[in-house]
Amino acid sequence: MGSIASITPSKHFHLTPSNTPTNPFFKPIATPTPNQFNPKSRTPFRNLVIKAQNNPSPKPPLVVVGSANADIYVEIDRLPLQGETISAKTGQTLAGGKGANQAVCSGKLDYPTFFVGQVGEDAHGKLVVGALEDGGVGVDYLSVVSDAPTGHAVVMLQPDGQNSIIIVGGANMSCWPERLGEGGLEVVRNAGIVLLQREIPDFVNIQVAKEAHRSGVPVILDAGGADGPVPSELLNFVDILSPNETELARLTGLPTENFEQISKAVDKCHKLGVDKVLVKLGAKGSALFIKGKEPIKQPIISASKVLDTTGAGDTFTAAFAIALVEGKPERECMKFAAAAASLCVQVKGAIPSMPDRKSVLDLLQSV
Ligand SMILES: Nc1ncnc2c1ncn2[C@@H]1O[C@H](COP(=O)(O)OP(=O)(O)OP(=O)(O)O)[C@@H](O)[C@H]1O
Ligand SMILES: [K+]
Repeated sequence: MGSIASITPSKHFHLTPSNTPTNPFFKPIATPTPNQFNPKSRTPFRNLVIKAQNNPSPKPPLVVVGSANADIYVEIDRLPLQGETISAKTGQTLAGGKGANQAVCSGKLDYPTFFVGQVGEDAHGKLVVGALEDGGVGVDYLSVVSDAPTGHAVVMLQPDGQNSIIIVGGANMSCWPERLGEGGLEVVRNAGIVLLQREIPDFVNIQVAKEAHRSGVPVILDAGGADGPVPSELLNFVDILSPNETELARLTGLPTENFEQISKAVDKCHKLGVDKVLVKLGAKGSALFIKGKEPIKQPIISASKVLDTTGAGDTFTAAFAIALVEGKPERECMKFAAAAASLCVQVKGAIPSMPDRKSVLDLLQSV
């Protein structure tokens, strides 16, 4: 497992005056204390405003609203029996969660990024906030809640390659205000693109997607994170739905073992109201289905060594979103995303494996 300390240092962001952090995202629930963890986060506020004034055409940020987790990895010979205590061979805790992963990927690819989400008032929260900041992500709209722990997962790695995982939803799944605060909605309205996943309550995703849609901001929903059906109220406001094969099968109740089956499952998504479906196919690459058009297929960009595919999906989604908001045609967006994901699978862990922009561009030039 790599170390999160290897991530690039914080960058400053270009904000429009309307989304400067004067409006906290959340109405107080218990005693939220945004950014209390990292004293560094207090000084950049001034820099943010100054940058915004100096830069007449700031890039509209990528905004991720989603989950942030501490992933606690333990390497064990076997699962403990009931009532038994066993020793792990080794253990490591890394920042993760689909939302935080996608935000850090975007930050590392040097695109102005904000993460909107919740952590608890605990050490795991500090770890996650640190990883986001180290990845260059703005955490001005991240909230610290006192009534729930930071979401965490215990990942039990066993010698046969099997992983047994226990997830504590914590602040990802609880303590959200019924109606999001004006500050957070404002940053969504001013975004260039919004990324959602399914590791926070649907009602939060619905509010964000509606707000983005009303402001003409495209929304990508990564289907990962929950097994249940996606509410139609959410699908109605999503521009691109991005499942992997398994998620596509689960969402549609149809098999997705070959391209023909995948196309039929995608047709069902079109009928559910989503015109664009970006399917991630692991080592088989990816395909973008746009209603009424021929699908765009993107094979993988072959990796010299495949060490760990953790985070490949999040890297792919975030990189695709950046290329899209930068105005690249869809085919190029997919190539950029495939290159970023190819670099990701060559390094252990999720966040530590996310590439910087230069590495992606260098790889694209070499293929
Ligand atoms: N072995 C590989 N070599 C190169 N690229 C790969 C490989 N496996 C996956 N990728 C790239 O990563 C992208 C996303 O991978 P995948 O389809 O496994 O996502 P996912 O199932 O959502 O992943 P995750 O486990 O992170 O949720 C693929 O579309 C492909 O471009
Ligand atoms: K990886």
